[in-house]
Amino acid sequence: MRFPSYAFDPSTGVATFDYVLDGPAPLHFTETITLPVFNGPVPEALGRVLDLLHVVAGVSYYKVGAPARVIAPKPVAPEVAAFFTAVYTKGMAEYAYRNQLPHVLELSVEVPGSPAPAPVVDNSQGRPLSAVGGGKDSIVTLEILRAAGLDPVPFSVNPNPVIQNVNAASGLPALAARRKLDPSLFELNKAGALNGHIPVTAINSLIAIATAVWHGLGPVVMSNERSASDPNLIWNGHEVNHQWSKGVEAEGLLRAAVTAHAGLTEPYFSLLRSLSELHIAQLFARHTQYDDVVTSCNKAFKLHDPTARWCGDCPKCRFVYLAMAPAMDRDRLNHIFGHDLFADLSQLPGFLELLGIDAHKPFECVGEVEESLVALSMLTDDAPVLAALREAVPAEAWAAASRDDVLAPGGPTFVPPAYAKVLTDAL
Ligand SMILES: CC(=O)N[C@H]1[C@@H](OP(=O)(O)OP(=O)(O)OC[C@H]2O[C@@H](n3ccc(=O)[nH]c3=O)[C@H](O)[C@@H]2O)O[C@H](CO)[C@@H](O)[C@@H]1O[C@H](C)C(=O)N[C@@H](C)C(=O)N[C@@H](CCC(=O)O)C(=O)O
Ligand SMILES: Nc1ncnc2c1ncn2[C@@H]1O[C@H](COP(=O)(O)OP(=O)(O)OP(=O)(O)O)[C@@H](O)[C@H]1O
Repeated sequence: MRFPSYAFDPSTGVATFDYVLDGPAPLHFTETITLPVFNGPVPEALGRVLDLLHVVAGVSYYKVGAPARVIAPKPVAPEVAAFFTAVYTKGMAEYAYRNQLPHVLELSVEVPGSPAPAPVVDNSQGRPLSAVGGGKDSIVTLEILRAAGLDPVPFSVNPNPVIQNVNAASGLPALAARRKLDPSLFELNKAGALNGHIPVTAINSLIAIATAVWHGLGPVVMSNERSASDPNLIWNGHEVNHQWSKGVEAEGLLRAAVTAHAGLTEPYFSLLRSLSELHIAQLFARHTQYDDVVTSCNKAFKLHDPTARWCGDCPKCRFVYLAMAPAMDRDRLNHIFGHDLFADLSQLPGFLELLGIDAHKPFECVGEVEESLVALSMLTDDAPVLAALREAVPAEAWAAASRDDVLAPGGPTFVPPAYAKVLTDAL
């Protein structure tokens, strides 16, 4: 796979990124990303962030053929080479596992040497750009930053009606970028080309950083939780994590790559990294103004035929319903979801999966088994699904689930000290 060129037009904000999968019949792709235009100078660091985005956004096209070699277009520092390789291997691990392509996990992105170091850009004091995905986590971050007087700028890639409604509920003026995949990708998919999951957070994060750099803003603040770092399963000795690019390893690699290549002193971190999903759900419960709009169900974010809000029948809906349940009364919960999942016994197998009974953690954005067990232990009523779940959970599973462990902040983070204080004050 090669990356022949990219172009950027500051008058329109349009960046076009070209890709080639070589072979007897080479495949050419162009992705178009439109950044919100800033009427001011174009910093050198913006081009450098786009250098990184060019390679990382290539994963959508890599998956059509899983080529054995990926050859990056420009000299980059070792930190950047390590990030590229991790994105194409660990970020593509679910795709490799599902398609049984073990060579993907052994890939090393080839880079043509190392450049001179980038000039240092101290961006640490600027207004934070707060990535908004329409779900509970980014709402919690936005409200923590706002309450601390940090004047966050909400930002989204391809804001759909869910995200637009969340932004409207926040009352804060938001920035938006547009991302358009090469249409031939969908034709190839229809024709049966190799397909699968990609590390979309790495792409959205670099688009967010590019926007922050151009608009003279400070760090990009994400809302990726502690459990995003946990793998779903081990395959051929490799961890397979659906949420890899939301995890703490990816965060550290991305930060190091952006600092090495673009010189930013404080590019990016997740404010909520030390928190469990259960804890974040409790923080979300404080903010009723988003009840009519908040949506975490991934089906609402599909490119084609999205649902309007929660589908009410997927692992993410079940997990978030369970996580929010201890923090609010059932009427409010059912109002948010438009479904009463604890009354519907057809949901039982899906809840058992979340509780670690049968199968591995679903390939979805769901928390740890321990979080689901603790949430269940905090619910005392006898709704049909809850009663059935209590019966099914073995005694040793209850014993292993610690409410204190789940609700105490912990684990490695990259949150800078000033923001760590803001988080602590909010808990
Ligand atoms: C919305 C969703 O969950 N989509 C996943 C789903 O794709 P599906 O075919 O059902 O619908 P579309 O998302 O509309 O995709 C159509 C095709 O386009 C490909 N594609 C999409 C976006 C992109 O950036 N590049 C692409 O190549 C896609 O592969 C389809 O062929 O199933 C796919 C296969 O498993 C997933 O890859 C789709 O996931 C999206 C990329 C997506 O945005 N998913 C996030 C909601 C998501 O899973 N986030 C994770 C974090 C993952 C990470 O490491 O960053 C999470 O929240 O846990
Ligand atoms: N379209 C998007 N544009 C910008 N950032 C996004 C977008 N979608 C997700 N993100 C960010 O990526 C991270 C992971 O997304 P995720 O969907 O888990 O978060 P969320 O929508 O805030 O909450 P939830 O887990 O409840 O869905 C979050 O920091 C979120 O803000």
